[in-house]
Amino acid sequence: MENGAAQPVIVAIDGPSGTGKSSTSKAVASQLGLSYLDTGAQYRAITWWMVNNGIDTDDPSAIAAAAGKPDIVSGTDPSNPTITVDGADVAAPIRTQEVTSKVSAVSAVAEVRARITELQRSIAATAEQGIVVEGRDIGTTVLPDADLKIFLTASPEARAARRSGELKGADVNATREALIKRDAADSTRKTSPLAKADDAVEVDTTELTLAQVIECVVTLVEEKRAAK
Ligand SMILES: Nc1ncnc2c1ncn2[C@@H]1O[C@H](COP(=O)(O)OP(=O)(O)OP(=O)(O)O)[C@@H](O)[C@H]1O
Ligand SMILES: Nc1ccn([C@H]2C[C@H](O)[C@@H](COP(=O)(O)O)O2)c(=O)n1
Repeated sequence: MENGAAQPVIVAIDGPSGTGKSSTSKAVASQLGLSYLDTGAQYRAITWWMVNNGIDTDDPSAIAAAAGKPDIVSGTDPSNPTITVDGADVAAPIRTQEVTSKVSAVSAVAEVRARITELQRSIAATAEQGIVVEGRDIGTTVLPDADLKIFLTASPEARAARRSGELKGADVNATREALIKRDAADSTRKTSPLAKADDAVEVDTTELTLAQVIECVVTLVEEKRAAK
């Protein structure tokens, strides 16, 4: 860099459920002074709106017709990420079991993806210092020109154990089956499925602590920044 000012850096972090995308992305963004966007929260928010407005989430044409209606706003401070729908804070209700069980069907609808993808691109384009964006299709579809693409993986057993630790008392086998089912739906949909971009760095987190994963990604971002 000739004038010494840091160039904005765009980081895409994708992977299946429970691989550590949110925890890693938030920590990396905080450490490096970047914005942070949880795109899963946006798909959960539109799903929550569909459920709350009586839209049949098994009817793709009803979902498509309503996709433009809710106003979804994401706050991108990694120390306080926020999500609102039509001005209401939905951070808690988007994490219910009902929304989790319906989000794959809603997010498979092309009109929903087009709407949310446009929102994601405009947020990334206005992040002055750069941004860490996490999801399922960020490196492949949303931000194919990202400076760095990471694809996190972990065994289903490790992911289920992590999730069961969060949901106190949850059955590990049931959690594992639910994760596998959601990943299968997200990976096999027609529009923009969960996939590793050809130029993504794959990090298997099964045997790594969260701190090790964060350190690994911070190092990769710093290398990219130095080369810009
Ligand atoms: N390497 C790791 N070792 C142990 N626990 C981890 C690791 N990475 C993340 N975790 C824990 O696993 C749980 C799931 O992590 P996180 O929510 O970041 O995953 P995710 O990929 O964003 O999941 P989802 O896509 O379902 O939102 C959290 O409780 C987190 O603290
Ligand atoms: N870029 C994205 C992000 C998320 N989704 C869908 C698929 C997930 O099952 C769901 C919830 O995501 P999570 O909160 O578990 O990260 O949202 C997607 O299709 N594309």
